[in-house]
Amino acid sequence: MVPEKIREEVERLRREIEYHNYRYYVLASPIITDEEYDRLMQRLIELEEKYPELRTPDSPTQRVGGQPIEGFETVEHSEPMLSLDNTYNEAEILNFHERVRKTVGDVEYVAELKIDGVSIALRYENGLLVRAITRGDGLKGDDVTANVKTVKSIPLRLPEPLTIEVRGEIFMPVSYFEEYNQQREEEGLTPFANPRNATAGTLQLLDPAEVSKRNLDSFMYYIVKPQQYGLKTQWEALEFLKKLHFKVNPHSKLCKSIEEVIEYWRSWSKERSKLEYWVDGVVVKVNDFAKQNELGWTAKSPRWAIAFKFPAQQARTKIIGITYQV
Ligand SMILES: CC(C)(CNC(=O)c1ccc(Oc2ccccc2)cc1)c1ccc2c(N)nc(N)nc2n1
Repeated sequence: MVPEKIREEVERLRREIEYHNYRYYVLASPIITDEEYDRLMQRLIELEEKYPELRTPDSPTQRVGGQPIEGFETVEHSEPMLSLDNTYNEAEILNFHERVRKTVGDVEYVAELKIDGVSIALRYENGLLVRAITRGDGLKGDDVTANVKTVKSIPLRLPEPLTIEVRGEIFMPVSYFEEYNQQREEEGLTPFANPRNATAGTLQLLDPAEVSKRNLDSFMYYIVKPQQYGLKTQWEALEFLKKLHFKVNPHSKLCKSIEEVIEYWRSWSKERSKLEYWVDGVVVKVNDFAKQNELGWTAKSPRWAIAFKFPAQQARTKIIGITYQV
């Protein structure tokens, strides 16, 4: 029997730790020291050890990874995870724009960086993360919930008890990718070709405790059936995702014209090596959901979104610390 006082302390600790998690891994602006955070976590681990029945799925102690699992269950998606058609140059993106204009007239676009990671679907029931599913073949994927719970920027509990499904990308930051590949080479293992493969390989591990050490991060960009939450545009959906404490890429841009989209693409094509993660293009989306629905989708991909790829980058060399005075 757990004394009421202890139950209350555990609940308070859980919310406090998740909030500091959010501040540190999503906002990158902690308000307590690492020592204070560790003390809170130690106290919670101690109480969960003493009263195991208090260890719930949303407990932050889950982030260090539970027991290894046998394998991955295949789960059907609530709606398909569509893929994107590709364009590679300005002429092709103008063709996309003409097709859109012919069907729905003038539109605003949202331009989002296309992160070179692994797509993931996250299902929350009453605010608790209950399922994380890989894209798979678009119609069904692997249940990787135990592994995804160790991704620090993904909330185990939402600030509101919502039942919602959100989708986005899980990726490995470049700085950790290089360090991790170095370590693999020292252990005589083959290094990963790119962070996307390293991320995919990590999510397929059967031991969440190992996954927890791989510094995976996330950006969410999609809400299933967004009109259910009164959202009318992609820009509103991104704002709503932030309000729910998800990590949302800070460089997305609301563009009033296709020229603005092209300017955004040109600029990030040059600036992308400054980012903490690999990007392979820009995703251009018609902003208004009613117009998205008018445009519809093919079996494979939406007619209202397209990937505007960057030129394939020469193998990214590690810039050793040489600074040239210019
Ligand atoms: C636009 C969409 C394809 C997501 N949208 C969907 O997957 C999707 C799925 C069913 C939809 O509607 C249907 C509902 C029921 C049946 C069929 C379609 C609509 C959109 C997509 C794909 C990859 C992206 C990526 N790598 N980065 C960013 N930043 N954005 C991305 N956006």
